[in-house]
Amino acid sequence: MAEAMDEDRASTLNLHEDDYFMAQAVLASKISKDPRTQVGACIVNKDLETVGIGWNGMPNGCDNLPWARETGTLEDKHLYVCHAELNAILNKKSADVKGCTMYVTLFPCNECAKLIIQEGLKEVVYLCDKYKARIPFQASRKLLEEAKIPFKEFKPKSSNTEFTLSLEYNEEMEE
Ligand SMILES: O=c1ccn([C@H]2C[C@H](O)[C@@H](COP(=O)(O)O)O2)c(=O)[nH]1
Repeated sequence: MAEAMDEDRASTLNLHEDDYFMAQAVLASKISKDPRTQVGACIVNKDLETVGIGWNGMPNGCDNLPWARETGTLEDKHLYVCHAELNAILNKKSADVKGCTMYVTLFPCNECAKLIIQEGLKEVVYLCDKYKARIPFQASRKLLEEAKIPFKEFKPKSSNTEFTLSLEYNEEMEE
């Protein structure tokens, strides 16, 4: 039997496609071992097929690195962690991700924006923008604008309560 397409699955679940793909990103975020900020990303091609999924995690085989936030020390997770966007791109099942849309639970940082641009993605849909005041995230906006890659905040379109609940996302602000 032929595998059902993502579009058919979304319709079976009575979900708008945007909701379906953001739900995949949210689900992926839940796999992350980051105790503070779990991020998920889902890459979708023009035929509405998922071609890549990723979450923030330590590099393969590096299971003993710290999850602490100790800026300026070797104990700081930010030195080691692979971002969800990078992992989604590296996990792609297609030859490339040109012309695809990225659904991501956290607005991408500047390093991820550069990747998104260089990989030829066409749009970014994000759920949470809790770091928008930070310089790397402002730089990211500048990069995406300069590259003419539209980004939009996700707004659920389905009236499916289970789905809306599944969108609960860690919005803890920086201390
Ligand atoms: O674009 C991004 C930005 C950040 N992440 C990951 C990297 C870290 O694991 C967390 C952020 O941790 P904080 O403690 O909130 O600083 O998010 C990402 O995957 N993509």
